[in-house]
Amino acid sequence: MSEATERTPVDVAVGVLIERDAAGNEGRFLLTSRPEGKVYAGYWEFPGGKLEAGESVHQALARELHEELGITIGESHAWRKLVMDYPHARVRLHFCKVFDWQGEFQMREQQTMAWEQLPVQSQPVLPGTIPVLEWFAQERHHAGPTHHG
Ligand SMILES: Nc1nc2c([nH]c(=O)n2[C@@H]2O[C@H](COP(=O)(O)OP(=O)(O)OP(=O)(O)O)[C@@H](O)[C@H]2O)c(=O)[nH]1
Repeated sequence: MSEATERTPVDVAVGVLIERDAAGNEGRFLLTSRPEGKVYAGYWEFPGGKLEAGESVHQALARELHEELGITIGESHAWRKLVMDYPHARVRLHFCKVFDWQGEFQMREQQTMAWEQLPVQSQPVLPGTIPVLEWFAQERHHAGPTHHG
């Protein structure tokens, strides 16, 4: 692979599913563990995956969440973007908040899911997930650690 190809970031749509109370206050958020056989297997992250050719971020997110979790999402709200350099890849993560979804959660890739609050109890957390927990800490005026380990 040429250096240019290696350094071109791969776009990844990431869903931050958040529960809201009747007043619209944001509460718990969903983390899933990466399945066996993938890089960083067992690490906790927000569900999502790479955009396929011609897809928008929302389309990729809707497809991935359906494939991985069996749910159908309504609107997604673009939140933040982050480029991460891993030994195996350079990725541009498009984090989207999602408040509306339908269907029962099914772990179609033998992952595990957890509804979390700060500080996150599940561990280890994927490096690309830690900044998101810091954004949550700012929004929610949370002091202290955001996760363990
Ligand atoms: N889904 C997800 N991926 C993340 C997050 N943070 C982060 O750095 N990543 C990285 O983004 C990339 C997403 O790829 P993936 O392997 O989950 O996507 P995919 O299902 O399309 O992959 P595939 O090629 O195995 O089918 C991985 O390199 C992963 O390490 C996150 O919070 N969620």
